[in-house]
Amino acid sequence: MADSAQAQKLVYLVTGGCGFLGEHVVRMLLQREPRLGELRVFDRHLGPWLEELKTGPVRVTAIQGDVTEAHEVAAAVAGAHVVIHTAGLVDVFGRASPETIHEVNVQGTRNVIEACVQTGTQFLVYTSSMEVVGPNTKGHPFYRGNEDTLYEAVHRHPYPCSKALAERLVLEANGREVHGGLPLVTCALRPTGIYGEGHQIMRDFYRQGLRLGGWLFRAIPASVEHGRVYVGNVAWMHVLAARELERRAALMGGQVYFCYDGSPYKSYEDFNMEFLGPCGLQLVGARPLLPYWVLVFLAALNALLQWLLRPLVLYVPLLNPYTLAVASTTFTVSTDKAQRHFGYEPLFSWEDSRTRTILWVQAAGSSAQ
Ligand SMILES: NC(=O)C1=CN([C@@H]2O[C@H](COP(=O)(O)OP(=O)(O)OC[C@H]3O[C@@H](n4cnc5c(N)ncnc54)[C@H](O)[C@@H]3O)[C@@H](O)[C@H]2O)C=CC1
Ligand SMILES: C[C@@H](CO)CCC[C@@H](C)[C@H]1CC[C@H]2[C@@H]3[C@H](O)CC4=CC(=O)CC[C@]4(C)[C@H]3CC[C@]12C
Repeated sequence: MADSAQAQKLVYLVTGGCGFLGEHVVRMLLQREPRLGELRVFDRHLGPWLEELKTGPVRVTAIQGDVTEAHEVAAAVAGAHVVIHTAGLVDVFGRASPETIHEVNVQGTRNVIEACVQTGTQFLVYTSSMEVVGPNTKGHPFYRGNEDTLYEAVHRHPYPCSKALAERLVLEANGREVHGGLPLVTCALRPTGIYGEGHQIMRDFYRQGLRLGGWLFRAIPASVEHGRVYVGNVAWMHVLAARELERRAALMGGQVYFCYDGSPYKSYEDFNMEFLGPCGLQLVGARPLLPYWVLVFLAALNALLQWLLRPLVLYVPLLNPYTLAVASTTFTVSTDKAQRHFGYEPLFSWEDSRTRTILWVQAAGSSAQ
């Protein structure tokens, strides 16, 4: 990626490139990265939609692989200029064991870093999460905070623990010498709750509302703000960060950036209604219909049932003590660090993000995807 080789075409690798965010990153790279020569899409489960991308001018290589397998990762990374590591096990519902979550999110990330070092890949962008910071186990609010806001980040749940460990590995790897003698340059992006086309929980809420005759019932007070960011803007931020890492290595290397855009600050449920409302659903109640202690009880009961039933069947309700804590603790960001460091501006306005999401919910809710 030297200046003398302006016309050089670059090889990008996106791990988890067939996931919700990963697909948007892949499509964004193809649309907005003029230096892209080859795009490698690495995922445990490859999506059929990749086929249509193979007919374009950029070489798209689909690689079925597992980030926990070091040799598979090394083979995929070899010869790549930039890695965007977005693969991860996103499980806050108790589907996977804590060991599996750790293996994929922490060991998988370690494998990606080691592969960069061994093969001489110099630029690594990691998809971290707001969960690395909070909400913490004490339920402290994080109100319009930024990357420098002091906050007691204490976790017990395997998902945030794994993301925090993985993020640390990525940041500590900044400056390590890669094969060929150059320094590795890394940064971590921390999205808040991502929404947009492909957001399965949103689709599930829509279908649930349809089953209940068009009604959803408020469980969380409207005053609890939950940070949200549009998937297209998160993808754009990844593409921009990856592009600028070389030019601004000294500034960006080893840094974390919250992902943000113009999405309004609202409670989790009120925010979802921005999309579900125009699709015909209504949120019942200006206040939660059940007292908070009942939700705490139900969440604990769900956790107990999950544990008791585990030998027989996997019981994975949406509500558990962890998801209740996240949904009912204010966590919002207000920052311009990505703008200052690498010129990020959201590509999609709130109006665009909202319209695109509504159209997707309408289509996804009525089809069997
Ligand atoms: N969904 C959200 O609201 C947020 C997500 N994130 C992070 O963004 C990243 C992407 O998340 P989503 O797109 O929402 O999840 P997702 O589950 O849709 O995508 C993850 C992708 O990683 C792949 N993957 C999982 N285990 C793998 C393995 N062992 N080897 C190779 N590929 C594997 C999956 O097949 C999937 O395609 C994750 O790292 C997650 O922690 C961060 C903040 C918020
Ligand atoms: C109490 C229920 C009443 O309607 C609502 C339960 C909603 C929860 C399932 C979600 C509320 C907040 C979500 C999380 C948040 O957006 C932050 C996240 C970041 C990540 O990195 C992964 C996903 C998630 C943990 C996200 C998961 C779903 C919620 C807990």
